[in-house]
Amino acid sequence: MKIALIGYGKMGKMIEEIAISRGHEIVSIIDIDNTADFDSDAFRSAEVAIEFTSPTAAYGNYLKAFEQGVKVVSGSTGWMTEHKADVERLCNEEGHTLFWASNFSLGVAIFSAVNKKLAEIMNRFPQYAVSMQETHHIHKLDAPSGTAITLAEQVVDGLDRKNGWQLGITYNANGTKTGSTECPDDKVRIDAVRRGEVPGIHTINYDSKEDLISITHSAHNRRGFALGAVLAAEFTAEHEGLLSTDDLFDF
Ligand SMILES: NC(=O)C1=CN([C@@H]2O[C@H](COP(=O)(O)OP(=O)(O)OC[C@H]3O[C@@H](n4cnc5c(N)ncnc54)[C@H](OP(=O)(O)O)[C@@H]3O)[C@@H](O)[C@H]2O)C=CC1
Ligand SMILES: O=C(O)C1=N[C@H](C(=O)O)C[C@H](O)C1
Repeated sequence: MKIALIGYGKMGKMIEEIAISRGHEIVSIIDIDNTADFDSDAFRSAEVAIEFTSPTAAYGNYLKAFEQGVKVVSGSTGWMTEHKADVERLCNEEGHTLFWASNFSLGVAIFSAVNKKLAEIMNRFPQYAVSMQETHHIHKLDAPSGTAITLAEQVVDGLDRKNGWQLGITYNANGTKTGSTECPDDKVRIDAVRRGEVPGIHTINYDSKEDLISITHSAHNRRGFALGAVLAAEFTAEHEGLLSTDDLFDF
């Protein structure tokens, strides 16, 4: 399959390696210094463009790819609050195709299934207070992580006593602590830690006076994300509309 890459950083390079190893051809690579290449025959020849850039660049890149009639798979995080409604309209009403996931790894898909089930169980046990923590490398631009937001939304959907999430304490790259542990009872608190080169750790805690139940997903490297993005591209070539990992990993 012909694939274009938008964003040639840590993820773009790993996706290139995995896509080639699975027999795909990279027909166009667009990074920050050659964005004019969206308007090229090479880019237009792609069946799917895989986009991993930044919170501020992602939405504009979707529009540029759609303008060229190219489907998009994207893992960029941090743009949803501002542009979710527009993306839903573009895909559900205007015929464009975007496969977006805050986390493409199989491990997080499995972890999400456990998270949803645990949240439902906890409706019967109000003595357990839920909170979350995510830890990522110091280069990460957004907090909380996209994965943490998705996991928190799953908790909110399943657990009747919560109706939203709130960013709690943030430990930034030089160890400075900002934010607060103060959090309304009806919100899930998410703490965010920025440390070294950590690829991504997400923990959900249910704490009571007697014990603590914790579930953690810890990525050892970025290969799981990159493989998931290539699998999503293979799926997207055959499907239309707004797609997600729920469509890909059928739990
Ligand atoms: N969903 C998932 O499974 C995962 C999601 N992510 C998310 O993916 C995104 C990228 O992550 P990562 O690869 O680690 O980040 P990097 O910073 O390593 O790479 C991003 C690349 O995009 C380039 N870029 C920035 N703006 C544009 C633009 N307008 N057009 C084209 N290219 C641009 C950057 O160039 P320059 O460096 O010159 O600015 C850089 O080369 C982040 O939002 C991250 O949160 C990451 C891992 C997994
Ligand atoms: O920026 C990253 O690195 C990651 N971003 C995604 C997120 O915000 O959840 C996925 C993964 O955790 C790595």
